Amino acid sequence: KLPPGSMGLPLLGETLQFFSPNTSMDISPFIKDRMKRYGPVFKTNLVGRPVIVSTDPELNHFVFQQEGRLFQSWYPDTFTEIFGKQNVGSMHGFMYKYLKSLVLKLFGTESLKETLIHEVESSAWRSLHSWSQFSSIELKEATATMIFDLTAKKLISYESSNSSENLRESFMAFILGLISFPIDIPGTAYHKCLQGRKKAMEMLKSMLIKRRNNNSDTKQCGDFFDFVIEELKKERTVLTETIALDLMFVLLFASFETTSLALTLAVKFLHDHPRALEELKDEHEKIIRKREDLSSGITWQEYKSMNFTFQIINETVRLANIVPGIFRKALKDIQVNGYTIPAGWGVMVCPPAVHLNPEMYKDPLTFNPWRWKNKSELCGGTKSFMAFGGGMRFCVGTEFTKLQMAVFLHCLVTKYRWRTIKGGNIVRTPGLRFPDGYHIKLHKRE
Ligand code: HEM
Repeated sequence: KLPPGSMGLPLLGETLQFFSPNTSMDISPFIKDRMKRYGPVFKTNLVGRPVIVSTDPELNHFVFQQEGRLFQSWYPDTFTEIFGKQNVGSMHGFMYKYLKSLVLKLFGTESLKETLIHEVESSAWRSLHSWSQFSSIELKEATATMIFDLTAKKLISYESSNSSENLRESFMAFILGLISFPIDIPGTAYHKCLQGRKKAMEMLKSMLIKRRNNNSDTKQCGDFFDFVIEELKKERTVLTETIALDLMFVLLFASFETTSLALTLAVKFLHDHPRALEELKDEHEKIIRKREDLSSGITWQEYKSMNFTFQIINETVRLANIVPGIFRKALKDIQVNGYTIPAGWGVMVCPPAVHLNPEMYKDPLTFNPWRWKNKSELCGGTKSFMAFGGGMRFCVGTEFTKLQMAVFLHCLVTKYRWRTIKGGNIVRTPGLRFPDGYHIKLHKRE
């Protein structure tokens, strides 16, 4: 017995409804309508695949916990096309663990504590200083560039100012079409997305080849390419050049697009909620007042003490729902709530339906960072909070994102003020976007 629901048109299924734009913070009208009609678990068809959508916290939790046993990470073919067949999201078993450990070497707590915290802080100060010279900046674009430059430097020692080709531009084309309807003909957003990926991959490949040729034993740049080159030299390695390049691409993408959306939204929320901004300023001014050596940067201890900042971050990512669907595949027939999820079917866990459920969050559409006070959720995924996923595949960049947001907010509120010039509207298709940007004027504080 299948869950209730409609499979839509032949081939197309309900893909068009799924991708139709929504200009509110709320759950998409498509999901809302199906929940009302069929309940929390329903079947549909997205881009040619039968999918069970789960808005049920218990089932979501079960799906995450059963990774590798009853369910497996799976993204529709179009995503695989976009992220490469060797992307970390579709890896399993040993290879997956190996790649995850590589990623954590770079973005795990040790690295954050030792180096990244300082690099993130310098990059935030530098960016804020340069933005304050302009009569207005578009914050989404500006933060994306800031984060991209930092990550690209860490991963591949890429500096846009020293390069004839602009890697970020290829990523821009890629992102514009990322969550778009998947028709690959010239002129469509999806086509541009694939072209953007192709170009970026060609650039990454030629950089890697150049480095491998130059890197005859001695020269090390201290970046992720060093790891990769060392690994590729080993006789019995599981890493291949294709896997390494796909991983590089995913990391570059995952790190700057998500965090810049979250940061832009956080700044907008703070602008619209002066009481939250005041409390945030107090927290950070206190940190500075307590600091003995005013010339030193943020310490790990200070970072860990930013409780209200973490409340702001959690509330922002709860409302942002940057990842509107987390995909899995059923490995066998699975019985849940009196229904069968057939083997081979997709399952889409729907975080917005949980994050905006009034039974879980009072007045769910209200920005209320205080609701996170003393909540243990601040560190991981739970039945009511899955902005970074859950279970074994919990986002490996969570700590890095939080660090970047917290450090940036620290620099922003202690030294700067800003006013909105224009924009700030959002649209979901279903990925979050700022269609007309968020333009602000930054001033250095007196
Ligand atoms: C606001 C920022 C971010 C959000 C909301 C976010 C969200 C997520 C979610 C929901 C997943 C789980 C996907 C799944 O279970 O299929 C995930 C996985 C992942 N994230 Fe993030 N992420 C963010 C930032 C980052 C950053 C900064 C990085 C890069 C360092 C990153 C790298 C990854 C990778 C590599 C995976 C795949 C892990 C796996 O399949 O096990 N993310 N992210």
